[in-house]
Amino acid sequence: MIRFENVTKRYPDGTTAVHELSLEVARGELVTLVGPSGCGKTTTMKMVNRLIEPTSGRILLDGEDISAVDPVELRRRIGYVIQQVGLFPHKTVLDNTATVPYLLGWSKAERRERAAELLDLVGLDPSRYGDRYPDQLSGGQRQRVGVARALAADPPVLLMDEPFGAVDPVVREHLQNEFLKLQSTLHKTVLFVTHDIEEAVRLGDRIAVYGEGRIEQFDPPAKVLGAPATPYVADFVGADRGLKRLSVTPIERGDLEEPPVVHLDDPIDKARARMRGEGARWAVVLDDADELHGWLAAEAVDSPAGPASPAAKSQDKTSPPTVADHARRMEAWLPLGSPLKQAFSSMLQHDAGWIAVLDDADRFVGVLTPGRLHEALRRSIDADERDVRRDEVELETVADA
Ligand SMILES: Nc1ncnc2c1ncn2[C@@H]1O[C@H](COP(=O)(O)OP(=O)(O)OP(=O)(O)O)[C@@H](O)[C@H]1O
Repeated sequence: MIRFENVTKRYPDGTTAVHELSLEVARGELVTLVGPSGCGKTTTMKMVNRLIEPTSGRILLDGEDISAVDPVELRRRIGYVIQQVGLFPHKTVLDNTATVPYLLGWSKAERRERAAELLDLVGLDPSRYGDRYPDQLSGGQRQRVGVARALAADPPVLLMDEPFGAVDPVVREHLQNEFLKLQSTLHKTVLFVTHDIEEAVRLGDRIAVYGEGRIEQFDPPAKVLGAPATPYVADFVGADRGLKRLSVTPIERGDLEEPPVVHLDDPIDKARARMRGEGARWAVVLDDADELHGWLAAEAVDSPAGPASPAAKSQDKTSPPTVADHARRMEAWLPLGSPLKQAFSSMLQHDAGWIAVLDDADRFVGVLTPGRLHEALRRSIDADERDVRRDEVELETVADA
């Protein structure tokens, strides 16, 4: 959708801001450009909407060389959001949002309707905020208006230059999450500039890590964090990149341990035999609907006279004991595909040595333990380095590494 072919930008004073850049952003993809101050990110961005002209090379938008497109017409196809939002101070929020529809000659009613729809989309109630002026908004709200305005004419492409850079970290994370939600329904082709690696990792389908005027690595976040292409990238993403990588590595089926599974109404003898047979210290307990109930510790069932729950004491002595009498509840569970970081955090929060993992239909699939979590991380790094799927990495490789 956006394609840079050997693009160079040299400023009149001799500064080469961008050097022989080749990069392709696919339709519907969100690419983050990340790098230190002055490395050429903004220059790259502004060449796409022709605020800056390249010295050499070509930029294609949907296959068309943009140097042949009238800049004004070009900019209608490209939404632009910048850090200093640039709202008109004397215009209301509604009118600011409707700027492009106004330039496109839409009727007043159409403009107001579209602007209200977009304000709603970015989480601002138009009846409450529509008639305010920009200085009556918080920083985060102004950024939202900036995003709404950029989306007003429904452009296929969005350029975002540090759009959330001027707000505090809590608001920024909130805006990032909202934007990701929006993007998951709008599927715009987005080029997003940031100097913050955390932001680049959180938002990007792929990240282009810039050195001086050139790309050092262009890969999905997990790969940039797990297999930095150069020492420069390793340094830029930071020594804690393993930790950062936890947040972009999903739980897969192959990562899970499969402890014995018993049901609440199973006789305790059967459960005991099952656990002994598999040499397991505990089993996962499911209810009648095969949904997760909790777990059963081997110690609790090892001796028939072992400690029983209050439920067991109160029950009719004639009926044989069941798993339900000894099972403990387990609240720590996550769906498949959740980031490993969430699994780790859930283990800490519940003080649990494992968490249950469920599929889309809430069926139990397996458990993630700290050991398995570490293995998953190691295997995913290895998989990225060798360009194979994670489940193709032999565990021996991990143990030997
Ligand atoms: N008009 C200009 N004339 C000369 N040099 C310029 C001009 N604009 C930018 N530069 C230089 O080009 C280089 C790249 O600038 P650019 O603004 O693209 O970087 P950036 O990565 O976006 O930085 P930041 O994160 O600080 O915004 C810098 O060395 C900058 O000083």
